[in-house]
Amino acid sequence: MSTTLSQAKIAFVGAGSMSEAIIRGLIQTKVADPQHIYVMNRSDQDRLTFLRSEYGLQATSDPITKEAYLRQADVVVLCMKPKDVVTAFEDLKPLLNEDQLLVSVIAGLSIAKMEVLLDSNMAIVRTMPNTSSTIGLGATGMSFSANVNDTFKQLATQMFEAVGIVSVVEEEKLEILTGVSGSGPAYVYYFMEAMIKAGIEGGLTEEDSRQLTLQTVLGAAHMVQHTQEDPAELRRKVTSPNGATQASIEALDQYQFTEAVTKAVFRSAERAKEMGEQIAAPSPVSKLS
Ligand SMILES: NC(=O)C1=CN([C@@H]2O[C@H](COP(=O)(O)OP(=O)(O)OC[C@H]3O[C@@H](n4cnc5c(N)ncnc54)[C@H](O)[C@@H]3O)[C@@H](O)[C@H]2O)C=CC1
Ligand SMILES: O=C(O)[C@@H]1CCC=N1
Repeated sequence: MSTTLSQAKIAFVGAGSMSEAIIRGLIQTKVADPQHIYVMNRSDQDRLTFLRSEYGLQATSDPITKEAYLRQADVVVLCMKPKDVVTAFEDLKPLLNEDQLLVSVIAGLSIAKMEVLLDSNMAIVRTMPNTSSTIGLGATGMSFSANVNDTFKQLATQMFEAVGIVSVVEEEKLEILTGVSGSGPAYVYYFMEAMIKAGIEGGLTEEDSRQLTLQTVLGAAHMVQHTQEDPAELRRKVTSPNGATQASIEALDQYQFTEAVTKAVFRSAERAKEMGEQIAAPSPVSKLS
């Protein structure tokens, strides 16, 4: 198989937000050749037409063309929702082979369950990316099955490093990682929504409240990155004794801000695990998670 990403044929099964985030990142960074990117979904033709015209890639929902794409792919990336996994694997099983690399972005779906669903020992990389991959600022967690050789490890790492940072972790840590960085962008957006709303309630125009919130979040993230200081230390520098920020942090504490965020991270992890467990695999998988 092709050992570099620019030569590799990459097939994305599922044409939704996560596959577009990765594809866009790969193409914008010129790490992959759009002519070698194949995208397929169940039926949404408009979505495929959009992806084809936006990125110059190959896209289809036609079963015969899908089969051809899958058979010639070096890397097959699974990007469907957990509820669609069983049907998708039934269709994929006869078309995949052990020279290919299978990459999953599906929350909660364990490597062991994928091996049972495929009834194969093909090389599998289980990942948890996030949507910031769209602009090359993704954060991806990754674990390898026993059969992933060094070439495949390098290829998978290269693929996700093209769209952000990569942490290789033990598979059992992928759920908590989902709680931190997989779902994480949504917490930040939710926080921003609340800040914008409060600014408007206090009398700012919608435009001002939005721009000020955006620059504040951007500036704070860059401060952590550029100064390498601990967020707690940077917070201390904003917080004058008995000043406005101290009063506002006390208000957050009164509403159990830290506990709420901790609960959110753990609840995401728990839900990812639940979704994986709910994917029905043929016996003898009952012991697998
Ligand atoms: N959206 C996010 O922020 C993240 C999502 N993920 C994972 O990515 C996966 C996809 O999520 P989204 O992109 O948000 O979902 P989505 O609903 O936007 O896209 C799913 C796509 O899969 C297609 N599909 C379903 N069954 C199929 C089949 N049998 N064959 C071909 N295509 C099929 C659908 O037509 C749709 O295009 C999920 O498993 C999720 O856990 C992982 C990290 C972050
Ligand atoms: O909400 C979800 O299930 C997926 C996994 C992490 C982000 N989106």
